[in-house]
Amino acid sequence: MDGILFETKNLSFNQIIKYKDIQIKEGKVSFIVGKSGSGKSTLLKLFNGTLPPSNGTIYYHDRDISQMDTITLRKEVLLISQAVYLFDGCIEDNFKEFYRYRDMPAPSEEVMKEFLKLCCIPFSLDKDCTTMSGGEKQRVYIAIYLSFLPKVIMLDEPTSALDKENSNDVIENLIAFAKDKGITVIIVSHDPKITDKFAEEIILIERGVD
Ligand SMILES: Nc1ncnc2c1ncn2[C@@H]1O[C@H](COP(=O)(O)OP(=O)(O)OP(=O)(O)O)[C@@H](O)[C@H]1O
Repeated sequence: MDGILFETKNLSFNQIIKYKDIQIKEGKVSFIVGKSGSGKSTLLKLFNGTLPPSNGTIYYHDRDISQMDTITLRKEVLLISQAVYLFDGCIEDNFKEFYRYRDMPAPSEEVMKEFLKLCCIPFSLDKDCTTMSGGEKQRVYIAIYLSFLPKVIMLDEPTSALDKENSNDVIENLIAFAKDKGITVIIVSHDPKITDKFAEEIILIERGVD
């Protein structure tokens, strides 16, 4: 369907969560909201094939994702989970390591710095990541993922470890960048202020009933 990136039909997971049919519009900023345990994080994992649905179908650009190569899907649809993982070493080491894992040449120092700035990271590339705060690590992680220039970026509670000022700035920069590059953004957020300010679409997930 035109302009629709993801569409779900009769989707359920593990017999626990039954989703109403959902549509995610291409190029838009969609926020996923709902009570704790309603299945928001699970939905993101279903979208990039990290978890398989127990029933129903997910279409990505009209293609049933169960018929797609999962690695290709995950390269296009990046999930930045709540659990931030960084390697021991400095920021530059981390960029290089993440790119090595994907068999991609590391970006130039200039490009790395550009993404650090976008994510409000006030450090040089040789800053050791092991001693950073949770919020700083999260921003470095987002910067690296964003630099992969995916088609879709999904963020699970991106502001959980950030203070208010940082959350706002990082999300604002990230959305401006995504808009410029035509990247679709899907964000799970518990923060009504961030949601009200930045959402173009709001998708409410409710515990389904039989
Ligand atoms: N891999 C899994 N296997 C089985 N059950 C799972 C799995 N992942 C999540 N669940 C269950 O699915 C339900 C929804 O979890 P999920 O993390 O998607 O909720 P959420 O809406 O993101 O919650 P929160 O807002 O608290 O982060 C929970 O009951 C959870 O225990």
